[in-house]
Amino acid sequence: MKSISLDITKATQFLKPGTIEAYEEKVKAVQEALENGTCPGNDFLGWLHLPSSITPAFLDEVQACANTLREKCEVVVVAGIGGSYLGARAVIEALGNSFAWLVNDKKNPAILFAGNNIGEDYLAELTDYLKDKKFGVINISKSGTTTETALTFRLLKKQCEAQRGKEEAKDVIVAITDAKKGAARTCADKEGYKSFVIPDNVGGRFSVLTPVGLLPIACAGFDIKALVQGAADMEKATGKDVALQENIAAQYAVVRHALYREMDKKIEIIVNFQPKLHFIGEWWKQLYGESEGKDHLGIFPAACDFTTDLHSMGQWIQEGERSIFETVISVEQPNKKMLFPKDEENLDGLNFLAGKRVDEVNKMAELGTRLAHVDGGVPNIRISLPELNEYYIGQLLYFFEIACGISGNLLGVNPFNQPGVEAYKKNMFALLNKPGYEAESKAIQERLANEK
Ligand SMILES: O=P(O)(O)OC[C@H]1O[C@H](O)[C@H](O)[C@@H](O)[C@@H]1O
Repeated sequence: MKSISLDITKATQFLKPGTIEAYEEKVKAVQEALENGTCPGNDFLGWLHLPSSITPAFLDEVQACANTLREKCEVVVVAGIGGSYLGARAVIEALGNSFAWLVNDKKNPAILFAGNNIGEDYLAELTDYLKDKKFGVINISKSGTTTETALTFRLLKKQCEAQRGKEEAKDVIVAITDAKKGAARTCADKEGYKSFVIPDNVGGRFSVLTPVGLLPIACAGFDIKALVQGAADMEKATGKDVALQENIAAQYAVVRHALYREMDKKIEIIVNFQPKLHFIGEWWKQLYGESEGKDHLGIFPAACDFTTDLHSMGQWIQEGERSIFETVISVEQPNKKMLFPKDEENLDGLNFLAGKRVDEVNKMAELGTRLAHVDGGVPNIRISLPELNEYYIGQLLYFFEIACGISGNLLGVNPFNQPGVEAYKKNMFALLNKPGYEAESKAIQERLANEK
């Protein structure tokens, strides 16, 4: 079986010779600390051997639940935010038809995402769309208390029950949450919903290979066994005994760390040349942003879709402040084949492309961009996937997870917490007079009055 591959040569050329090799001992120590559970945040290492520990019976249970939703629903709404949403969306969009919601062939339910914003128009338009649809809901929240998701779920639950009756609604509402804590658990147990547990030791942004990602992905009609197999194979290929020279995840972690530490490259742009990979970039942003952005440290993770954004961000990347490097996710073979036609009149002057595959043009854009950006002082890392399928996406997800664990430890932060996310929530609850926030409400009102 082929594997995803990594090319760091166009990044290491910006570093002093021997820089990567000099990290060998440090990386080994980090790999051991992860394996032995002696690193910071060691109560959140459940993702490390997750792929290899998933049993066929468990995948069958997830698949059976997905099959029920697939049979009974035209639309499945996945309610979740952050780690409870981005992984599923990333995989479903990477593997699905770009126009899935328009060409609904009735073989698969349409998968919609909600609970990831508080847009009133969004929710009004969603609930309006669902009015005459047989829809189900997967309510995903590790804490079970996230406002965006809980607010959306309340609306969807009421609507589903009103449209299908309380009994039938029970068959098409599934909860994925903590085993014991949180409102989502209380509700699921009281209503008798099918539910799955998010293990305590798997943080949200590392949870795509738990039912958080697997159930929606299976609902969309994709092969979760192949996805998990890809991740398990990458787990093996990047394990603690795999030395830096052979370990592509460790190499990625080291090269980005060295660019940050030694070249002051403070921004990493994850780039795709396939619009389907947009949400892989969004998932990656959370993974690296929440893991590394703390203690006033951390590379800022940004994402671009090329060639689209070359026409908007290309100028900045080529000639703006030299604080960036690029990581390109390249797909070697497209799944479909399309040739440019010849045109007798050649009014658009494009006959030089006649007979070529669209992907050939895309690949030349990719190569041309790489050369131009490297010439412009932007180190370039490239991750290649042989093609877009469940197996290679599974590899990619685990590759980024383990690399993130290594990278965060090289940086010296706890990569598995996210204390900073609470600050806005505390203010929002205080402003909304949430019970239990009386003192904060008073303080924030006084502060706002003083600022007037
Ligand atoms: O799964 P939940 O508990 O609803 O959390 C959803 C997301 O929101 C939080 O605020 C965290 O910053 C994320 O790490 C998390 O993935």
